[in-house]
Amino acid sequence: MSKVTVVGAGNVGATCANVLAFNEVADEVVMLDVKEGVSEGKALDMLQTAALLGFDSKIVGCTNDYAQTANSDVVVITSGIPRKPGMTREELIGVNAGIVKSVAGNILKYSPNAIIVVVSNPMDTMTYLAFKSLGLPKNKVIGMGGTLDSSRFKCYLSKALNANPTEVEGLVIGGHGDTTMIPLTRFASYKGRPVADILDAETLAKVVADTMVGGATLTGLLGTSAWYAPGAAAAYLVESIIHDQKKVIPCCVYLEGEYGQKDICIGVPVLIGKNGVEEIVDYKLNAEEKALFEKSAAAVRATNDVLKEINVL
Ligand SMILES: NC(=O)C1=CN([C@@H]2O[C@H](COP(=O)(O)OP(=O)(O)OC[C@H]3O[C@@H](n4cnc5c(N)ncnc54)[C@H](O)[C@@H]3O)[C@@H](O)[C@H]2O)C=CC1
Ligand SMILES: O=C([O-])CC(=O)C(=O)O
Repeated sequence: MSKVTVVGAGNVGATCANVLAFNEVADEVVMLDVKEGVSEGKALDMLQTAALLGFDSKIVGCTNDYAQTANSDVVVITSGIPRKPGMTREELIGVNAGIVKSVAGNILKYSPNAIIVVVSNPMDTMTYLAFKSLGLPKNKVIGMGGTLDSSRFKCYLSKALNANPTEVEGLVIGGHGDTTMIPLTRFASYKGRPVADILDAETLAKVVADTMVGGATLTGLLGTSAWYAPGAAAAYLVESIIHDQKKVIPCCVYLEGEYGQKDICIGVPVLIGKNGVEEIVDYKLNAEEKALFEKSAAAVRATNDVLKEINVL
């Protein structure tokens, strides 16, 4: 019996739960929210698609009742406010830090063995907060950002190449911020060919720029931040854990010297399996990529410092 809880049944959480159930990733999917009746309603609505779509995962919704989340294998934290057009993710820290810290503590009481996937923004800092405040081993706390950013990178690459996104490889490391993301163009390929051999430098630079502000672009269009790709990206990560797929996925994890960084959670390529973080994969970065990574880490650290200023860490 596998069980996944999604905390926050808003746009991202409900989409994630829906993808998990539809793909039968877990036997049971629990959604928990503070808004009375919302999780219950969304769970029932999703269950009423089962006969149409043909899945048999159990879906449960509850209002702040952590007992229902007991013994989850994986818990996805999406609770917190999203940004509005013109805002950065970092501006959400004041509200979301308190929410993430209290939710993570409640989760641990009922699911002491769970692997925690943090989605709430600013995600790198919320992952660091969850890791530091829960005291779990570092393989058990994973931030979801690079998974989504890499999918957006592949989307923009596929548009430039006029190709199918599933035939494009590409990964984004670094922080999950408008200026901290690092789409690794040198490692991106289409049908095994480096994309730099196919696209001109100007086109590739635009793909990188569009990827970095991918979330901001959608926030401008939607009036709130995106949810289809974020929810699917979180579910993709959960699937690699639950089904022990051992996919290499860019994720935000605690580093102790890897990629030249210590005491920080930031995006790097990670082998994800039933134990959560099973290996931090060492892509050999060149000098330019290393410099970008250092700059990105410095920016994430500056946001982490705010946790102390606001007394949540
Ligand atoms: N890491 C990533 O790649 C992404 C992160 N996000 C972030 O995910 C978060 C959620 O975004 P949306 O789903 O669009 O927001 P939303 O507003 O649609 O949903 C958030 C939900 O959290 C609930 N909530 C608030 N406090 C709670 C608590 N203490 N316990 C349980 N539930 C609580 C709210 O009632 C609401 O239903 C935001 O912080 C957003 O910035 C969004 C997209 C991608
Ligand atoms: O843009 C945002 O604020 C939400 C998010 O992290 C994303 O969609 O990448």
